Amino acid sequence: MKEFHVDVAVIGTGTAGMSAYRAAHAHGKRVLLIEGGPYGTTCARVGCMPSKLLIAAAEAAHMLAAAPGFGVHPGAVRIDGKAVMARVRSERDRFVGFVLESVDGFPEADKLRGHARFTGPNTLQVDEHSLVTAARVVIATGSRPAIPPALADVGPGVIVSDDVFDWTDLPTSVAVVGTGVIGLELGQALHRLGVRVSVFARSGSVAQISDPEVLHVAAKTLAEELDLHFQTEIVSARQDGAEVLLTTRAAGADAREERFQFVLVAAGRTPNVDRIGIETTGLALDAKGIPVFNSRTMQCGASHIFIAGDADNERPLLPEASDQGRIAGDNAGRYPDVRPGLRRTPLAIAFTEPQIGTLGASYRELCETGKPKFAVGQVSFVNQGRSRVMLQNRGMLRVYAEYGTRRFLGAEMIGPRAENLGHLLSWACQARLTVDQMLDMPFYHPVIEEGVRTALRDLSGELDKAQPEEDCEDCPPGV
Ligand SMILES: Cc1cc2nc3c(=O)[nH]c(=O)nc-3n(C[C@H](O)[C@H](O)[C@H](O)COP(=O)(O)OP(=O)(O)OC[C@H]3O[C@@H](n4cnc5c(N)ncnc54)[C@H](O)[C@@H]3O)c2cc1C
Ligand SMILES: NC(=O)c1ccc[n+]([C@@H]2O[C@H](COP(=O)([O-])OP(=O)(O)OC[C@H]3O[C@@H](n4cnc5c(N)ncnc54)[C@H](O)[C@@H]3O)[C@@H](O)[C@H]2O)c1
Repeated sequence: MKEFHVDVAVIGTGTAGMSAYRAAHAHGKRVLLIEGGPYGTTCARVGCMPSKLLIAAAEAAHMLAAAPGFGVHPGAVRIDGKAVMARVRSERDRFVGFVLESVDGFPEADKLRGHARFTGPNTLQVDEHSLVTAARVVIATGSRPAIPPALADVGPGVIVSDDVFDWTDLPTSVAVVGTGVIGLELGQALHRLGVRVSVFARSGSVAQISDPEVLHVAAKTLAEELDLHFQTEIVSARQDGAEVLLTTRAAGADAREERFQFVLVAAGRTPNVDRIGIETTGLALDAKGIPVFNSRTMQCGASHIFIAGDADNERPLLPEASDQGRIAGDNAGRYPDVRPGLRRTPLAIAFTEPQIGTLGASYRELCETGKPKFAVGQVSFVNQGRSRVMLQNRGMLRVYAEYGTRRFLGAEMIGPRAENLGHLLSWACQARLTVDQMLDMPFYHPVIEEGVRTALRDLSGELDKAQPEEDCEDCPPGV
């Protein structure tokens, strides 16, 4: 066994781990960065980047399909699945290459390959070859796809999102399990690329939406294009030759069997904290087995252990992994002088079409008891000028503000260019603007942002009305 004695050990060389390494290193500490899988990060290898590349190809196909609506007829469209996947993979490899260059830039002595697990609060065993003693530790182990029992160990036809980016050609048919962000982004992209796709959801949820009005519009809008089955459970799956025989049952209906080339499981992700000997650290764990941590300092309890990225399950998104990693690494470097770091206004975008955006406080959070009452303003994109011009007039935006202070609190939407509207509104939220200050800002014409103005005017009108006196949990807020 090799032995290492370091100031800071970082477990995981993903986005959070690399960020933590740099921040701890900046304190002049001896930092060891441990990686049990391939270098390159989940985001670049099998996450954000390849999924957006696949979606970009689907958008190209969709533009051709939508062209006749403008009187433009492109003729017969041929989708070359091999070429689609070749571009996805080669551009993905380019992005991964940039990450690998960064990792190459770290000194060899600071890197260790192998699966790390705690053997005590300050000690880690890495595979069967190394023992690490660390004064401080950052857990940045990421997450992995969760597989429901009915879909475990079925055969090669049951896959997860990682596997999609190994394809060299598009399949003929895919059943997607889950209407979270991954299921909807990949399911819609594959559908637009000519794959027969059915999407199954055990509940009625759509991506990260919590506002019931936006959820209703989102479910209806996406179901107009996709073969979407809400309230449907997966009964069983069986590999049958080159296909999977999938049995599903919709609420109140009989079981139904269908064959697909692949069943893509997109049923959430499990933080990688269950196979790292966390029980030997003495840390307090929550109901999901994740160490209890402070989301401003990323410190687990009052200990010398910090956590960042998907591993902590707080906001499993790339920008958050980067921020949390930096805060965790900085505090591991400066421990015990731990300081709160910058956490930004929450912002999440699903790259469906229409896009889904949520920012600031969610409707669900605002409805939690003990929070102040809030008013709601809204706009439908159906008759919004620029959206109609572009034939993208689908969706709804709902905006929230606090009675009295008139401070803007957050928004949920499905609609055109939600990635841009989401940034605009989250910046206003972080700047703690009031609805009136937002309405004083410039709005050009004709732009989708005019839809935001309509929603804000509606919100302003709601704020002018008296705050409801009764505190009825069943009453919709803002009414
Ligand atoms: C299909 C898909 C699409 C996505 N799209 C987006 C998007 O558009 N926008 C967005 O913001 N986010 C997106 N995400 C989420 C984003 O990719 C993640 O939030 C982010 O990559 C998490 O970074 P991380 O550093 O926490 O984890 P990772 O990058 O997964 O790094 C964790 C590392 O730890 C290693 N590791 C684990 N356990 C051990 C151990 N015991 N010992 C040693 N090493 C270990 C792993 O091998 C891995 O390299 C997407 C995710 C997926 C799956
Ligand atoms: N654009 C983006 O920013 C982006 C894109 C992809 C992924 N991500 C990140 O990755 C995370 C994981 O994505 P995801 O879509 O896998 O998870 P998710 O939590 O968003 O959605 C999981 C879905 O699976 C369903 N589900 C859960 N358990 C199930 C079961 N036993 N049987 C059937 N269905 C079940 C849920 O009802 C839900 O529809 C996201 O939360 C997000 O943070 C972000």
